[in-house]
Amino acid sequence: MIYHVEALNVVKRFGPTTALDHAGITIAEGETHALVGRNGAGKSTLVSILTGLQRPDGGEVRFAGRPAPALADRDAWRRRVACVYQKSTIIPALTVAENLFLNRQGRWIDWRGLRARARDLLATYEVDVDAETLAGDLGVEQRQLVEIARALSFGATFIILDEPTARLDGPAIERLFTRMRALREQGVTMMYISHHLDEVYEICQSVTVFRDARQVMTRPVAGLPHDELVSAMTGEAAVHYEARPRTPGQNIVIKAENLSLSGRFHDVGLTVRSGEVVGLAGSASSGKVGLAETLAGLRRPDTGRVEVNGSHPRSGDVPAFLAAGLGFVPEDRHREGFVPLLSVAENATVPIARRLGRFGTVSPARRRAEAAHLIRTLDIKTEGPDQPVGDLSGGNAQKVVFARALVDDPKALVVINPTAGVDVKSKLALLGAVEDAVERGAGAVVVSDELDDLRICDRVLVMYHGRIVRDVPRGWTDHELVAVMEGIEQ
Ligand SMILES: Nc1ncnc2c1ncn2[C@@H]1O[C@H](COP(=O)(O)OP(=O)(O)OP(=O)(O)O)[C@@H](O)[C@H]1O
Repeated sequence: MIYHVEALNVVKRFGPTTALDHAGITIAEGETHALVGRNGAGKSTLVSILTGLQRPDGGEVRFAGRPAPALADRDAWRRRVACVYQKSTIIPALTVAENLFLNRQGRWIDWRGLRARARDLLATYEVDVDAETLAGDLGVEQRQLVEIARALSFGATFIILDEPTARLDGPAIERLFTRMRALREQGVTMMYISHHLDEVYEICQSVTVFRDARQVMTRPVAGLPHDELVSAMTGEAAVHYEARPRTPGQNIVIKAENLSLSGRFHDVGLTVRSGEVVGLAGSASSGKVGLAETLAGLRRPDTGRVEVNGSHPRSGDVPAFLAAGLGFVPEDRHREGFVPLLSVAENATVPIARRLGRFGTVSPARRRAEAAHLIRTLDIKTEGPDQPVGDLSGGNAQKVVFARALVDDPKALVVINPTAGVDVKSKLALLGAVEDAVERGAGAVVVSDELDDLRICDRVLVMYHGRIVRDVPRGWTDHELVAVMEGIEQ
């Protein structure tokens, strides 16, 4: 049988780390094939080899039975494969039309022709986006559609989707799946990377599992028991998270009254007590992320103010909020989360630099010891505290951001999509770490698109069009919460 895509016996090393150890994947023509594995298992490394961005140290890649093009021949790669990454590759300061066609222009740019061709292309792939919009103004969903259209326009019949749903809400995920099914009917072959195994069952026909740099399983999805898939990934029996019972204390650690931010949320009030986890749920346009960012000091509200741990830090001043005792996991770890060139230890211990050493100097030994503790607790896969965070896999970088939020024993925690990009088992470590902090007396706000994350909450505030419409106590079913989130039942 000739496969559409084959990566065979691939070896890839980065210094002392072996990212791929004779691993591979074979994808049949027209199928949607999932690639799953724990954080750091080697998935992104395989993507970089399948897209011709890195040369393997061993093994081979073939498309339709023929050897892959030379690395330097970018056009040949673009005709064979395209990847839609979780992190955008489009240029925000350019329009959609420019993003679609600029690289393909000769020396002279025919602007009018370029816009017309972009409009045609968007129409062909039924992407409802104005070609003259600035790409930076697109939402995640629209941006992904533009990237898929761009990929197809190069003639690629193989598309890699690398965690495409990590930043989409429920209805947007359904729309993406509808589009993927249509592409499959047109004969497009896809590789789908996700930490959401229910999505694998919904959209894929086969699945390959990587564990510790090796390919440990390839099977049809139909008939594969969920527990068997999880144990192939983790090497142990299936894991489940039990939210812990607790009684919130009396101290208010986060308080907001009459908070409004134009276009995001309106006249919101909430209190979070020590020993309490409060969830914020809602669709992408509900205002939940904007509200959480305001509670963490990242945004300045038009009206109202935020009290943290009894003080009123200046709004819009994140360091002042951190100094007041807040720990914060931002939505976009690439922008606000970490400094890639600094080590795991340096990134994780930024908030305690004051405490670790006198006169602003930090003893490297103490920094490393503190970081080593967090690496163990949060199950961060790294060569050690001195490795730059930029070298870690996506999920492990997210855990470093988490470590930084927890390192100074915060009194209040605001975490946005805390488990985005994190594998099934690591999720338990992160949710457990939030519950640990709360048991030590913190109060937490958890914003998430994932219902599983919200299960640790004592109550969930559901937002709809910028307002809190319901305060749902623990014990909800998925169906009940989703109905309120989508405004079906209020
Ligand atoms: N440029 C690099 N330098 C050093 N090590 C690297 C580099 N890129 C990847 N690695 C290492 O290779 C291993 C595999 O990483 P990879 O990003 O492929 O994992 P992944 O399966 O995609 O994980 P995730 O689910 O977290 O995205 C990790 O241990 C990572 O730290």
